[in-house]
Amino acid sequence: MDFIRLHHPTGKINTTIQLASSKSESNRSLVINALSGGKGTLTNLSEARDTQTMQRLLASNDQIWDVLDAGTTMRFLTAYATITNQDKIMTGTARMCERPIGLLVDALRVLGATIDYVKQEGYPPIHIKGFQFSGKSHIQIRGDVSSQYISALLMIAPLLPEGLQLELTGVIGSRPYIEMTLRQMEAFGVYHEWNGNIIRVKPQTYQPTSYQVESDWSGASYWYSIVALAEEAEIELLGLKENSLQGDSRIAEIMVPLGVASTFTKRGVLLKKITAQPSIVVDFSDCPDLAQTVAVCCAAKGIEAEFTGIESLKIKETDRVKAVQNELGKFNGELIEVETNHTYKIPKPVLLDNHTPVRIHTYDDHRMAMAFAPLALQRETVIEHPNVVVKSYPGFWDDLRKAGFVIS
Ligand SMILES: O=C(O)C1=C[C@@H](OP(=O)(O)O)[C@@H](O)[C@H](O)C1
Ligand SMILES: C=C(OP(=O)(O)O)C(=O)O
Repeated sequence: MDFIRLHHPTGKINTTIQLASSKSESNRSLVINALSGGKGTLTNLSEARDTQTMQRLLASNDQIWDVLDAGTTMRFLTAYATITNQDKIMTGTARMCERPIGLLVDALRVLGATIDYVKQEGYPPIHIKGFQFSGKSHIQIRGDVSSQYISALLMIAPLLPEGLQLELTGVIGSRPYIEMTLRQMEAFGVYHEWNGNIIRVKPQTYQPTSYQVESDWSGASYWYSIVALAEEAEIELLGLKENSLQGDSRIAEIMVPLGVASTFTKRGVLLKKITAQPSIVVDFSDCPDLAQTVAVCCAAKGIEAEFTGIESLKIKETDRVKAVQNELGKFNGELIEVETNHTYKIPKPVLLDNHTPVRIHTYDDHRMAMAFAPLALQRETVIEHPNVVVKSYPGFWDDLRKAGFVIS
């Protein structure tokens, strides 16, 4: 389907949503379970394409592993294929082949991997030819490009003959994702020490475990934006926990000044409208996947914003900074880079009147489609290539229909 048209006839929403499950937790549990011998029981696994791809490839004997556009699948399986000493060609979509992997390849080579670049140095496709332990167990890796390299190395660390001392250098971005990895490793009986900038994992054996994946806080963010933009709203999101492994649970706190209060219930979280503030300041270093949601919500509500920590957005499914800048512009919103200090500002916009529809291009990025969908509470919104949502939240449009959005 090339595009869909969305609007909400009343702007009033009262519903309960069984939220999709987390692809980040799912993909870690699949890799760790495979490293534990595959005998654990994983429940509530995500139906996201990224997770289906992970499952399909873990079960595949093909030499070519095509991860499509799944970053975690590319990075985690690169480490997995290395430690299991497989001969694999890792590839993906054209965009995946523009997303860097050099830091992970360098680290695996120090440990003893033989990996060649098939086309361009530093980028997929890569050819993993095998692994022979080099005798080194202390490696350094920059923390400011992608935490997925660090998670990938940590998950294989207990299987290395001498374990791993991973020294993180510079600024650490997406840190909660590293913590999520370590906590999921603990759930499978593998322990670590994290002192200063060094994470140590001794040689250990993963224990087969029953593991239940939580609902997806990144997916929850779109519902927060819906509540913020609706005229009246009360939405219960099922399957979320107050003490979550996911850093994106910070959305509950970020959205308070945008006019959304959260109350944890026995089954999830209840979102209600409260009075919004005129401006907000947010550092997204720990939760980059929330930036698009919050940017669109601020621009649409006319809330001034100052954002930091969004550098990593440039190397995700698309250059998300440029994509958001382009699409906000369609209703007179702006995201302006303040050149000197990596700060971005959303000024108070003079928005187009509500009768003017907008057409949003989605750049093969699920989060562009989902972050802009709540705009349909203000004006008719056309979303191009709506099927992009299958990467993380295949039931997104059905859930929106349940909340009264009319989609044609
Ligand atoms: O480890 C993970 O599950 C993820 C880590 C983050 O990536 P970076 O570490 O590259 O920021 C995040 O953006 C991505 O959606 C999922
Ligand atoms: C960046 C994302 O995913 P990945 O890096 O795993 O492709 C995302 O889901 O927003």
